Amino acid sequence: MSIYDSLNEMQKKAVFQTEGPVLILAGAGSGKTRVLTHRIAYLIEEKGVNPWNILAITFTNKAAGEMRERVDHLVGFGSESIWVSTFHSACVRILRRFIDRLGYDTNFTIYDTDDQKSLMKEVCKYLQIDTKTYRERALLSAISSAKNEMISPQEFLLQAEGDFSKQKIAEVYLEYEKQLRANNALDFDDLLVRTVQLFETQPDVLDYYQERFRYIMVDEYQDTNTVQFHLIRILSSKYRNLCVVGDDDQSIYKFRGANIKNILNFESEFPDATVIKLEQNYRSTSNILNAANAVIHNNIGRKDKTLWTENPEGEKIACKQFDNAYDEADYIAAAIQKKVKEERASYKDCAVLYRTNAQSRMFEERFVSTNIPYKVIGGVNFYARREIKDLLAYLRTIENGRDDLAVRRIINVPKRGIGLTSINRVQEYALQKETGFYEALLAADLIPGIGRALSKLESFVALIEHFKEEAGRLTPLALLTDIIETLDYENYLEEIDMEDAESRIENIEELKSKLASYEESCEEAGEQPTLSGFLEEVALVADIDNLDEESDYVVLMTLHSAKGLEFSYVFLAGMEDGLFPSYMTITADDPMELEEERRLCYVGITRAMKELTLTCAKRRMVRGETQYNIASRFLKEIPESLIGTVSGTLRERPQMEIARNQTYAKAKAAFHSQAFGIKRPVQQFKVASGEGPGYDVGDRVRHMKFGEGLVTAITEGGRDYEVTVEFDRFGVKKMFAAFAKLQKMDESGF
Ligand SMILES: Nc1ncnc2c1ncn2[C@@H]1O[C@H](COP(=O)(O)OP(=O)(O)OP(=O)(O)O)[C@@H](O)[C@H]1O
Ligand SMILES: [Mg+2]
Repeated sequence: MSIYDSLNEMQKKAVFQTEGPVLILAGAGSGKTRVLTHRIAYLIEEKGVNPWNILAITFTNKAAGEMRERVDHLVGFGSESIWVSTFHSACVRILRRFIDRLGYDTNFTIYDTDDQKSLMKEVCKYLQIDTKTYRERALLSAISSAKNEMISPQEFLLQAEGDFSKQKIAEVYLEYEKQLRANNALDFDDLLVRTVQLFETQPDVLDYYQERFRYIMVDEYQDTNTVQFHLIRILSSKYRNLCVVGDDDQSIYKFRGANIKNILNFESEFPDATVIKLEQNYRSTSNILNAANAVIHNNIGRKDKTLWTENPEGEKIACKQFDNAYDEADYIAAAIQKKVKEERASYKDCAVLYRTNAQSRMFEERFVSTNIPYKVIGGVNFYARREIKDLLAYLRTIENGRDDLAVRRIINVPKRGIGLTSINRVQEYALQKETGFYEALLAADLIPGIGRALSKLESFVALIEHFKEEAGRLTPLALLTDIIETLDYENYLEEIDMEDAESRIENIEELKSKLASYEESCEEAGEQPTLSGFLEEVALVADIDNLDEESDYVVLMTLHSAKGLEFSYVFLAGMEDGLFPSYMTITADDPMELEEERRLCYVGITRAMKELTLTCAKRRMVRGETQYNIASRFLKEIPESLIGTVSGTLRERPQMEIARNQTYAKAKAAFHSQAFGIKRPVQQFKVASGEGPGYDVGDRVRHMKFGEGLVTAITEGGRDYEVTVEFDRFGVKKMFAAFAKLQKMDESGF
């Protein structure tokens, strides 16, 4: 029996159609990723294609690793010379080799979001931009969109004619690019833009890669953006063996520039494309699949397709509403423990998915107290931590002396008594001489007014030069260890922050072990470990790559991170209007925003193989404010017949009161009346008309949690009264009367 016998007819067709453009358009869990792996195996095994000639693009490094493993498993050889990687990693590899053609050094630094923010601060300061009017984040996002659409700063400026604020952005964009280049640095978007630029301007380089990548495959194609599309098109234009797989219903990265047109217009771009649709889902029970189908059916702008499955009906979908987010977390923790105990599931079969990273904290607390091993994917990135950034900045300074941002980060870390005035003097001098910051430091004695700071600057330079010299002899790990010792860095951490020092030192140990495993993997591959090699890995690591399938823990992550993955038991938490879909989406004028959220919901539901539990809370704290939310409109789109109750309820809870089977039009009408009639999502609780909340403005009231306070306002919110109370100990809070259960106090204080 061959490995291809396990595929269905359509999947086989997709695997065997190796030549020419192919579009596989199929719903979740229909085996798209599986088809890609088998296709690679087929190319190598049956078609005699050299693994060297294959490029497979996946969305995360983790997916890339898995794909390589599967090929190894299927074919048994050759997987190491296939390029299976993310767009970004592939571009870095190409640029490390050829970017000097564009006037950069090949040891360029990759700037992450934090670095970009620091750089933007500098740019705004330099251009005297008022960051209250032009927010740094908004500027960066405008620049990123421009880059993703391949609009250069010069073009942007041209387009901005007559539009003052756009002209300002263009000015910032120009300066930002100038400084990136001066620092010999690229941001994430640049990695793609520069690669396309390289191919467009260097025919020999393009030809080299076109010859090399005769077979190109792209997974999760629905989330490619314009520049990625160009990259793929130009690379595949010679041999035209391009196979893309995707699902327009799972396009969830519009905010990052993903262009759904790439998939919808594939056929017009490649008129001879073979289009294959896969409609059988192998992942989920039919109850789960039908729920997913019902929800996504409410989107208008989609290619209609219906997934079916031969899988059993399975358990009904569980929906639970709780009074507050604590109870929700309690319930999920208990439900997971129960599954592990009674059904002999492993922790790693369970995943908790939510809309925003901030929701993870509540689960973490519960999981710690109930001894559930867990791992949060996302949140505060390991590499964004202060101590890690400091040490990496040392490594970056040593590796690329032109990385001004890194140099400035560490010039006074640990404290060397180098003040801001001196740093500004160096900066001014560098600007004036049009050199880098570190270069200016090398000639510090020439800087006007530098005075007594000179000796301190000189000893900093001597230290860096010493490390640079060591970098030539030591392995990266030995170098890092030496830096930490020479700086007495751990002591410094204790000095600045006793409390956190311990966990920070643990993080440093973690960094060391990451370096050690990097060196090990180099050794295995027979390569020389280098500082730039390590820094590159660090720069490209995505949170999801930290997921380790060997270990047994519950995974907590956002719906966005869950794309492409599958788990037996999935808990979708925080299914509330105002959270998911987000308040911003509900109130936005653009119904397309709501459709994007609905696709995200579809992605979430279709991660589940055996059981799906949807939960929501009536009340939760969001950014320090109590929010009162009704159950998500997406819940209401799931037919009642698919929903059951959770067996063995852990605590008695009121059942959710939701209108079933709302059509799109009805949902839309509801959302309009809600979004425009009332300021915030309103709790369904009804107050009998004419009946007041039982107290008046000026009355003193008592709240269970916040204690005593004074009622300062009561407004009628349509379905319930919104009461504003000035609490003696907790300040001003707005709450809904039905939930707040405020008790009026009489004169005597009772
Ligand atoms: N022909 C088949 N026979 C048995 N199992 C299959 C078959 N095709 C796919 N599967 C299984 O179904 C599950 C989903 O497959 P896969 O992850 O490839 O789907 P997908 O279309 O890529 O999903 P997504 O849209 O979520 O990325 C996997 O567990 C896979 O092994
Ligand atoms: Mg997939």
